[in-house]
Amino acid sequence: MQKLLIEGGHELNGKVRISGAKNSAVALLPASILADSTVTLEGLPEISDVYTLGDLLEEIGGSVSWDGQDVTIHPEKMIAMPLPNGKVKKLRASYYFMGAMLGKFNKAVIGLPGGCYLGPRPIDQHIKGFEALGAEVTNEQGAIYLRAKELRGARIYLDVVSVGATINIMLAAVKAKGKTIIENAAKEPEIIDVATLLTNMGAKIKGVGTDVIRIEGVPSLHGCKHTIIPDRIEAGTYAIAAAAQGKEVVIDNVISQHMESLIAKLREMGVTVEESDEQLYIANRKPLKSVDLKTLVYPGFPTDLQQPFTSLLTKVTGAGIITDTIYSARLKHIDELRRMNATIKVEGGSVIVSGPTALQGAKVKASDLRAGAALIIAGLMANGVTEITGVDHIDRGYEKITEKLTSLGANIWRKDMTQKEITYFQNS
Ligand SMILES: CC(=O)N[C@H]1[C@@H](OP(=O)(O)OP(=O)(O)OC[C@H]2O[C@@H](n3ccc(=O)[nH]c3=O)[C@H](O)[C@@H]2O)O[C@H](CO)[C@@H](O)[C@@H]1O
Ligand SMILES: C=C(OP(=O)(O)O)C(=O)O
Repeated sequence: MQKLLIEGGHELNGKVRISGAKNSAVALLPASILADSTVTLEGLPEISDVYTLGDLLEEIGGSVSWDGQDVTIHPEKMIAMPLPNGKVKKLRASYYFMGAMLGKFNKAVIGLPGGCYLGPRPIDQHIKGFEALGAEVTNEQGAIYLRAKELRGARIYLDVVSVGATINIMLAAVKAKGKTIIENAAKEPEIIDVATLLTNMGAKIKGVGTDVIRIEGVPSLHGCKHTIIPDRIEAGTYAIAAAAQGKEVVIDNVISQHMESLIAKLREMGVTVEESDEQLYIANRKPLKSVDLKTLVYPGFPTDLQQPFTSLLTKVTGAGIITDTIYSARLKHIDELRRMNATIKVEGGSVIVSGPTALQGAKVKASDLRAGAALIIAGLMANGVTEITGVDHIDRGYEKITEKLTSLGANIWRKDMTQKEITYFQNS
């Protein structure tokens, strides 16, 4: 087990290249189950969630070969192998094995997923969708059992706008008999990316990117080659880090239209953000002012950037109010930032950050992926050395984060934890 160490105060400068989108990759890999022949996915991020899903594809009989960021999946020998335990619990996106295996085999047994604890993360809308398509769904000892004689298209209204439910229902519906309509669907770019892959595999899908998705079931899907979109959350994390501790940073391989809510917020604070072909240029030349923000479903401000943004607000003058309307309990970074001297109050479901604060290096714990990103950004700004445990969470979603930040001028490194530190970490 490792920890991250950051000596704060070094200015970030230069160019960083963004990897493929985690939240696309983790759906594209299970989507390959639906094909009858080889699927090649190009530009996947080298993160642990991606490799865990590759292992799960092999557990059900797939052959998976990696060539750096590209993966070739042979789904021909896959079977409806139950996955009630084990690696499915290591990440959230294992829930996509439910939709994909149900769509392919008319049955699946998948353990309830893991992933970041952000407060309760129900999957009732996924299940409502599967049931509407004709599946019988039961929860037996923590695993979801799905069985259908035949899947038939249906009209499904999502009570909550959900990324996972929208993708999962698409996966289950692309081969169902007849027409499926998903109303109140989520519109995230990752959903469009998954629909693009499915369409290239022969699926008939209309309306992705709007809140009504129409799917005409097809009897079979074939293999194809697909290149993933860039990770707007990773790009956003580096943009926030650049605003916090950068002078001039170029963020390469981005689709800036996917990042408009963040770009608008950074500009509102006084950060210079210039958009060009596949790049963002971030410069920090004047004092920044505090802003309020509310997370919303896409194209609103992403909940996944709320925690990193909290760290940025500690450095600006005034009070900024952050309200996460998607995950109101996504607050595990707050106590850790307080350890680093931040002045933060939690009041009536909102987080009030008062600045400016000279952050101090401290020993802190990343309890989830974006809490980890928030602590790294705080560590980059802090006086002295910050030690971050819980690095496994960070490695679920950020490719080569120490190398990328080092190339920008940060002083950040990994160190093996001693047995005493591991015991303390596991018990705290
Ligand atoms: C692997 C992946 O893509 N993870 C992302 C995905 O998670 P995930 O797909 O789990 O998030 P959802 O979009 O489903 O959740 C949005 C909201 O709907 C609620 N809800 C969701 C499903 C359901 O059946 N019932 C229900 O009540 C959730 O509790 C939450 O309040 O979208 C989140 C919101 O953008 C991001 O933070 C995660 O990074
Ligand atoms: C919450 C996240 O991931 P997951 O849904 O995979 O836990 C995230 O990417 O910020």
